[in-house]
Amino acid sequence: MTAGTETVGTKAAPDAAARAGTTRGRLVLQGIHKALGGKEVVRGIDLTMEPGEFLTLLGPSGCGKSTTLNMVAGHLLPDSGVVEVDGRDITHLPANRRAMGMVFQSYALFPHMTVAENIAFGLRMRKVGAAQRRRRATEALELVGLDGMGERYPRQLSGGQRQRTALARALIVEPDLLLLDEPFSNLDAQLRVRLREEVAALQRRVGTTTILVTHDQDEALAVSDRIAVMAEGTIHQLDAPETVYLRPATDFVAQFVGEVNVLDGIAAGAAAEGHRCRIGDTHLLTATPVGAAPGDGEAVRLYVRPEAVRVLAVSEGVPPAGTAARPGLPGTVEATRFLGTRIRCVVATAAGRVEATLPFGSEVPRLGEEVICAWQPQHASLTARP
Ligand SMILES: Nc1ncnc2c1ncn2[C@@H]1O[C@H](COP(=O)(O)OP(=O)(O)OP(=O)(O)O)[C@@H](O)[C@H]1O
Repeated sequence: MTAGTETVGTKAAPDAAARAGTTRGRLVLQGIHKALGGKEVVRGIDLTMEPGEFLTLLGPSGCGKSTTLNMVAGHLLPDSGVVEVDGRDITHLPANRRAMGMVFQSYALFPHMTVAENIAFGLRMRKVGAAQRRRRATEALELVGLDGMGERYPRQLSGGQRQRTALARALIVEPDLLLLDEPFSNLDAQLRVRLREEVAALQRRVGTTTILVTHDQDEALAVSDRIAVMAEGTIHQLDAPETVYLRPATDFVAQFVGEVNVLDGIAAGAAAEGHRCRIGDTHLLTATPVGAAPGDGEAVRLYVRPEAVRVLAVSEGVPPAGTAARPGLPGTVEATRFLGTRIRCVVATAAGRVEATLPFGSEVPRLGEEVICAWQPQHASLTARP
């Protein structure tokens, strides 16, 4: 997609601040641009985070996530734009004078220091006395589930324990913002899932405003209050995980966040439950517009996830009396595949193939059966066709 695309859903998560009674760490990024190696890699980022919010920058490698995070941290200076925390412009403030805690993929622990010394490092830099350092390091060790491991060295820890150490080191200074740059990428799949759940729970307990950078959709969906989906230096959509998943705003978001059915049609007016989209002469589908509602007759694109599609027997999909066009999309079952916990069903329709994922235990439609594909309007998004 292009630069200058209107970002959808820019309002902040309403309940994040209330969660832990947090009042610190309101971040505003305004018109941030940055070129590196002669190429503009961040192209106009606008973003507001409420105190206590957990926001994820999600996107493919090279889309500018880490560059954005590094401008928040103060490791990079934007070419233009403003970084503000709690109403204070910190754009030009050096990194060591910002109250940020950062965790990297590579742990970045000091190998010659014990775990407790690593954790207390930020306090030492701030000239906190030895007794208080020891007490707070012990508390931080407990916070991340490493009680009793303070005297070990990083080499004596597992990957997960090292990352917990890095997290404790970031949190001990009670930062305004916690910045996590792909912190789970070096861990094996099982541990990655466990640690991300722990980090999400810990964040909700301590309430530190947090930004996570990741290219992993599942991770973003699992832990975030909101997700900013990025591509080529811009934010394509900024919304709650459910909204990003069920109502993607652009082709890129739809394809990047999971499997999706893409159907092209013509806008046909608002309905009580959503907006109508006409496919051919006879089929009317309903979906929820993302951004401004399209004008009648405008070319539109509808996105619906396979999980949101229901496959109804024709008798179940009978239109209500008096309806001119039929709701739902009729078609013929072309393939069914048993996937263990789910069943995949492929239906050939006038608008192309529609894939549906049916829950385990569903009645499997027969090959060649005439069916109707339907969904709840709030589970499909309607956008202007690019
Ligand atoms: N110091 C640099 N000099 C030149 N180009 C750079 C520099 N650092 C990053 N880039 C380029 O800027 C673009 C954005 O990089 P960035 O690290 O922000 O992406 P990312 O989305 O975090 O990706 P990844 O997940 O791979 O780190 C990439 O094309 C990268 O090659």
